[in-house]
Amino acid sequence: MLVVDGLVRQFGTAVVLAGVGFSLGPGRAAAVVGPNGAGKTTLLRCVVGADRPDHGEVLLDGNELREDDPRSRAAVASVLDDVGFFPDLSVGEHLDLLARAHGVEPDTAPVLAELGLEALADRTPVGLSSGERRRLALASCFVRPRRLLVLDEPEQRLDAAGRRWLVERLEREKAAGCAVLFASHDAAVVEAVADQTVELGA
Ligand SMILES: Nc1ncnc2c1ncn2[C@@H]1O[C@H](COP(=O)(O)OP(=O)(O)OP(=O)(O)O)[C@@H](O)[C@H]1O
Repeated sequence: MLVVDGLVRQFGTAVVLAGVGFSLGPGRAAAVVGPNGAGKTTLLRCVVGADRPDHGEVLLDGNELREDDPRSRAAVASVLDDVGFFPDLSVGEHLDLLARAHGVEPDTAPVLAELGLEALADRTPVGLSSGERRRLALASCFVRPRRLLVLDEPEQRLDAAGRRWLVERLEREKAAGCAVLFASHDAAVVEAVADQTVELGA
């Protein structure tokens, strides 16, 4: 379903991705691993179309995956860099908006509950802790249709219970047929979730 072939990305003379390739099928998870600065975020940004590689291609079901292609945006749910929120929309309203924008009737209560955001549903982002904002960003992925989930260090800022939830949730995503591509520094999460690894900077 997802095919990444020969991705090259360089900044000036620094070659960050030197011909990265892999494929990922539905219901499978790939972990992108490697030390700080190895190119994990760069790879994920190229995969979702937020950055353009200098060479190589990213195909989703045989079509180029592009951020400006509605088919790509309908299929790919991602949390990469710090997510921007609307300052005057509550947590619940953010999730409602996301669902509606992707053409589904909002059913946000279960997602709010599983992320421990129920009591915060009426709060605006400025009143959230960094971990709560992270939970809201992740929740945004689970109220909309998706076939490919792309997450950059999803365990970041989650507490121990949050990390256990993350593993269980990603397992459920796989069981539902969603492909999961994630970068992580957490060996336990990688071990529990990933069927394959993409090693960078080795
Ligand atoms: N827009 C840019 N301009 C110049 N250099 C960049 C740019 N984006 C990333 N880099 C460089 O590319 C390299 C890879 O960065 P990237 O963020 O992909 O690493 P990473 O593996 O995600 O690191 P970390 O584990 O610290 O999150 C780094 O040396 C970074 O400084």
